[in-house]
Amino acid sequence: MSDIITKLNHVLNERKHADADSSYVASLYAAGIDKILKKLGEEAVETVIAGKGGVRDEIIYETADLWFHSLVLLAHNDIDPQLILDELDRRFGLSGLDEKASRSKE
Ligand SMILES: N=c1c2ncn([C@@H]3O[C@H](COP(=O)(O)OP(=O)(O)OP(=O)(O)O)[C@@H](O)[C@H]3O)c2ncn1[C@@H]1O[C@H](COP(=O)(O)O)[C@@H](O)[C@H]1O
Repeated sequence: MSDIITKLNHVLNERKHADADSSYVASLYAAGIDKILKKLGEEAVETVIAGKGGVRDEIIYETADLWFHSLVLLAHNDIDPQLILDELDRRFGLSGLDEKASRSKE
């Protein structure tokens, strides 16, 4: 797993024991799942707007916010980000069109 994802995931798990007044992540956990999902939705929308705008730095910045809040959601659910990388690895080389076609035969 990438070094920064590993380090960040470690901090996100540590923040489960932190004071909400001194940590943004702890404040999200304290506010609960609906707040985490609200932030994730906002960041998704901001990423879409940045994508539409086409400004490279804004796309990078907003995607970082989106990935960060996705990692918060995973940590909140005790899901190791490695499992997402494993899922992408499992899909690697399988065309999305072929995967979709195989689903319609089920
Ligand atoms: N990578 C991040 C990171 N990316 C984005 N953010 C925060 O995510 C929030 C994004 O919300 P918005 O863009 O909507 O900004 P906002 O208007 O301030 O947010 P709201 O008031 O609407 O909640 C901002 O408060 C950002 O500072 C992050 N906060 C923390 N981290 C990492 O998480 C670690 C732990 O953070 P703390 O728990 O705060 O110590 C940090 O050391 C960083 O490594």
